[in-house]
Amino acid sequence: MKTLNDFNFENKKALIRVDFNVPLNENFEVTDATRIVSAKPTIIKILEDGGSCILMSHLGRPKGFQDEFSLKHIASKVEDILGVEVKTVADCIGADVEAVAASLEPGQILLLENLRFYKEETAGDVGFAEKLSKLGDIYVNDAFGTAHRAHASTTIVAQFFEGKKCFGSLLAQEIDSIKKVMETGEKPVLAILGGAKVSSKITIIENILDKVDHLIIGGGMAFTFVKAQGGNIGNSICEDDKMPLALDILKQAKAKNVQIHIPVDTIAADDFSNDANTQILDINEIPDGWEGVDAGPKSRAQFHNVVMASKTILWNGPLGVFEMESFAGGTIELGNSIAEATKNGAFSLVGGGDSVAAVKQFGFEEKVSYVSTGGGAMLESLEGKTLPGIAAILE
Ligand SMILES: Nc1ncnc2c1ncn2[C@@H]1O[C@H](COP(=O)(O)OP(=O)(O)O)[C@@H](O)[C@H]1O
Ligand SMILES: O=C(OP(=O)(O)O)[C@H](O)COP(=O)(O)O
Repeated sequence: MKTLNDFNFENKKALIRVDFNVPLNENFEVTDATRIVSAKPTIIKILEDGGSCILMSHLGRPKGFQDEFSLKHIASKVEDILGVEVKTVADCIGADVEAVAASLEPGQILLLENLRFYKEETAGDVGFAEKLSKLGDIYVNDAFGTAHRAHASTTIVAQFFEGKKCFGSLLAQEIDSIKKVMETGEKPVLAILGGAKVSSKITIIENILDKVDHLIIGGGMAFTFVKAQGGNIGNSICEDDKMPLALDILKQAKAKNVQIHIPVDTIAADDFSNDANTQILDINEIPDGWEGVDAGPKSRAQFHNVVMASKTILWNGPLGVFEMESFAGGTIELGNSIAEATKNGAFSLVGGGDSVAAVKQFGFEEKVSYVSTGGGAMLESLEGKTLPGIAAILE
């Protein structure tokens, strides 16, 4: 696995795929710069070696050249974070861009225009990738968030850099964190899966049953397991067609010696709104007209004990409808437990869309070992897939 340390970038132009697909507000201001901050170590290391950086990224899902998706909107933010001037160009390929890239001096940074202004990017077009490859001497992939896409800049371009391609430090760190949980983690290993749907997590559950000692199934997806075992779940969300699968997962877990923890009680609401009436109910005894929207106190205590007894913890998916303040308690308490276990020496990884949002919203970011910068990429990694962006560097 080649990393930045395998190269000296002195007088070299590094063509770096970053994931600067960051959220912008209506004034085109960056509202969460995590992905830019996370790419900084790679860029700084190359500059310190005496190299120059050509940064390429996508932003959103544009249809052709659309100004609202231009990377020029984020250039000043990138400049602030890196503390180095960032040059921009109006395109990502072509003679003009090649000339600007060729004129870069050591220590300079060029940010290319949105790669997805060309449909060839997402199509994984070889000709487009070859044009990109002309811009740099060494290809560095640091875009974990887009590593599950076999696009021109994330995957195809690597074939033009035989022996001159490597992982950036962010991508290397993401790979290492997943490995710590899935392969080398100190036991007991715990995975906590929450969120809305069983169907979106099936492959993950089946993959991690071979890797973990404990599995907490929380959030909305727990109700499919409760109903499948004969519980009354009232109006709680449930995927009836996945009930046989839920029972099969419980059977598989038993055979593999994995302890499954499902909530024993719930905060039930009489309406899906923040000011609904609520009551604490046994998870198996939710009457019609009520739905489980958060983990109950007994479940929280039980989950706390499991978390505190674990040495390696993976968390994906909230334990309740955390977007509503009234139903965020279970997710916050779980975050507190994971923070405490981490302080005591456990390794904790948080990954996947909404759990990362929850961790940031409730201030746990600095209190867990690692927060992934990838949503879909992290989920696919947990499913056991080899991401094309990673495979292309290893080839
Ligand atoms: N008991 C519940 N009932 C309904 N929705 C829930 C419940 N618990 C969690 N959710 C919802 O699950 C969503 C996150 O699910 P999902 O997308 O699967 O998670 P992630 O993005 O972390 O993988 C959140 O919007 C949250 O409100
Ligand atoms: O933000 C991203 O994905 P994510 O929302 O799954 O983390 C990546 O930049 C990939 O973007 P895409 O899903 O448009 O290919």
